[in-house]
Amino acid sequence: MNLDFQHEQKRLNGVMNVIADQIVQLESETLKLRNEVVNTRKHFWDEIKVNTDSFDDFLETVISLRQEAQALSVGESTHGHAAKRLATLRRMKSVPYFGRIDFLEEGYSEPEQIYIGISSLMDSNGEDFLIYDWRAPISSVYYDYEPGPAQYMTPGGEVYGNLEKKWQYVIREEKLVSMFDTSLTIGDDVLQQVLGKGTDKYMQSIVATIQKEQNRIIRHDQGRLLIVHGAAGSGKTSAALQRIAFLLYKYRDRIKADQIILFSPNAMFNSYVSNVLPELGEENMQQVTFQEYLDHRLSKDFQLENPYDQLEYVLTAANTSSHNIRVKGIQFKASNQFFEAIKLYRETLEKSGMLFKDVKFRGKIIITAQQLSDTFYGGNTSLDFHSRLEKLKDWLMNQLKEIEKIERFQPWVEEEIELLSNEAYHKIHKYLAKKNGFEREEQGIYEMDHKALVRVIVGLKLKPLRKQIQALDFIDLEGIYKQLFADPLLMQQLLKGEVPEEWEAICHATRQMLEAGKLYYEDATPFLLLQELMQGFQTNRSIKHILIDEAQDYSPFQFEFLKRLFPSAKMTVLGDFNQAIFAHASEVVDFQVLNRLYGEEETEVINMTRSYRSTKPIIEFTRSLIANGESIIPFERAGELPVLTQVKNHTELHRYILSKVSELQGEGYGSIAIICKSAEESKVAFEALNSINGMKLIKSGSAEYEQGVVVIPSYLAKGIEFEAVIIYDASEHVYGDESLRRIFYTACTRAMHELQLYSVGKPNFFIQKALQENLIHFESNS
Ligand SMILES: Nc1ncnc2c1ncn2[C@@H]1O[C@H](COP(=O)(O)OP(=O)(O)OP(=O)(O)O)[C@@H](O)[C@H]1O
Repeated sequence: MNLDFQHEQKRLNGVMNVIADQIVQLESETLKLRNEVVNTRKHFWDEIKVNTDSFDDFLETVISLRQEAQALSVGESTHGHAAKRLATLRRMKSVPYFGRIDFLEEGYSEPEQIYIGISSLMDSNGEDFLIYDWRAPISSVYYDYEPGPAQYMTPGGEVYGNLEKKWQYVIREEKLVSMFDTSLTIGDDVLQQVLGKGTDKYMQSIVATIQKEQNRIIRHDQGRLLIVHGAAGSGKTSAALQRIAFLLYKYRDRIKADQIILFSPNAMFNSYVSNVLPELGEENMQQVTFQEYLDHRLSKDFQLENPYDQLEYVLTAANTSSHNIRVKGIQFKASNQFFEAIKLYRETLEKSGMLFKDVKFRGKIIITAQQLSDTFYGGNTSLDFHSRLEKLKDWLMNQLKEIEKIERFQPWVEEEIELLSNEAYHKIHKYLAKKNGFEREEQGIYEMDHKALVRVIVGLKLKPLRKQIQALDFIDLEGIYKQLFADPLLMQQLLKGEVPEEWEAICHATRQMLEAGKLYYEDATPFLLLQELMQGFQTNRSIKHILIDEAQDYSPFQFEFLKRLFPSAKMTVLGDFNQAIFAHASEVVDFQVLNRLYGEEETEVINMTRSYRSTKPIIEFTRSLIANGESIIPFERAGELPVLTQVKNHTELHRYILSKVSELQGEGYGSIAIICKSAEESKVAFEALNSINGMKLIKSGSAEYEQGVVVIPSYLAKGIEFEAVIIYDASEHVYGDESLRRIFYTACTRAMHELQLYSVGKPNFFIQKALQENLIHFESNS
């Protein structure tokens, strides 16, 4: 053991002692604070004398109530902070820090030793930092520089100096296992070790080994939009999560975790990434899928198709004419052109085409759709669209007043009064007494006037209708959207002929769905846009950051929509268009369209070409599957060549896979995925392989990322990874179309250490290049 090592172990022991002391101290403090809060909650009312005899008494009651509530909230928050710190210290106990830099700041003669960990730690006198938080300004030097001149940004300006040395530590359970002087060692040993390990049920934080280009993403702080385009496995999701932790640290006084939203591909991915922030001592951000948002907005009006059903259809119904029409429809409806068309369509409605619903009260039509339309188009046409709608609303409200007067004399009112429950009667009595100026204790002597009672009854009955009118719910949105597909010429006119050849057939299919009360997934966002253009945008200004992972799966249309929905938010968009698996994907040729979203000055693009997930041979193989794959740089991690086994039939295929799974299990792999193209194929595979113990079938509703052996459709495997991957059937028969290249690539790039492909008959043509260049080992048994 060399001197340095001993010295470092000694220092580590010292730090451990400080942490242990602080834990003991905080434990008793949090307990005390907790008891205080419990006590205040228990005796909340003891301190308050409720007296409302006079106005002054009432005021005094309110003030003491407020004071007590404030004291409780301060107590709760202090306890919350202490408990959070305690949890972080307990986490730091096993690995207090992972790196060190010796930084000589300009103007100083001695370098300062900066130890870096998941959170800062002061010495027992509270004077010196024993550990710096990885998000502190100075810590960026650790991630950004090799020894030599270095600088970092502080709120007070740039600090210049020289990075003299840089160390990495591997500490396990309070013991220093190894340390590397990275100015001397070549390659990143710690990263090698981390990447060589197995997966866990949850994604791990990467703070100890953040790479320079990832650090740029994490600390990026300019402009409204950050676009990250990164190869499969380049750490986009990891960078996004550490970025959230960074934002919560840097803006801790301004941004709370619930003001950040991560849009993720599916529920299983949510569970997979849910541990990273808590591991770093931060609360989790909000996580949603775009589908959840659409469901929330539209499911009461329509039966909404989910994106995976759309995809499953596209993948399994190929080579039929309706399939081709559907795909063309999906691509067109996801385009910017269609976004513009919807806006133009809304403008044409100023002259004609608005449709309204009959306004009904107690099942009877009281104002017809035609009357509404006549009033809308008969009014002042120089007003803008929204003012005209507002006017129509006012007109409708006035009509309602007249109708209300007439309704008061209808027999249903007396019937309703007779059927009033005692409770409802008393409520109305109380309400009217108060309205007529009777104090609480005098209310008993108030005699209710029958006419007033009638008024209340009719008013209450009309209340829901008034609410609907206020919300402009008398516009027939479904009808207006359907009308867009009624005459194929309308779109031709709107877009001056730039519509797909199949437009007429697309119109027909869309109308059929709408008539059945269903909405294709590709129609959901356009429908919402039209709705918002008429009824006003429902925006959410409290959200400060949105991060969109797997962004290649979003259409330009959806980005526009999200921008409008969160007007105060900055956006981080992370994706890889080589993994764009949705049918609209041909529209997202790259992220160029996004540059227009906020304008170039507000946009920064970062490219990540180094890939960390898989071994070098796996990356060399997967990159050969796509155009321009040479730009992807593998991280130097050794492993076996991927293997392609050609078999004669499915019986043989299953025999081979069964034996491979048991071989892989024997080698100690804890997460093995058998990846199929579709859910349909997954079901067949799962049934055929059911002798594998504990094997699980992953479906679109699955909420947990499973360890062990899983059978999973390609599109659900996106964003996640497995130690070993088996491609169920990579044959020409299954992946015989160019449009499936990206889905095949996505499936293969899920493998960390081992990749096995099987093919019933001839392998697909994506693999040809790899076979020619010996990037895959080929075995034929047919
Ligand atoms: N700097 C790093 N240190 C340690 N591990 C890393 C680092 N960067 C990435 N990884 C690991 O590489 C794997 C891939 O990372 P991640 O899932 O974030 O990539 P991605 O770009 O989102 O991938 P994909 O687009 O294929 O879903 C993960 O296991 C992650 O922990």
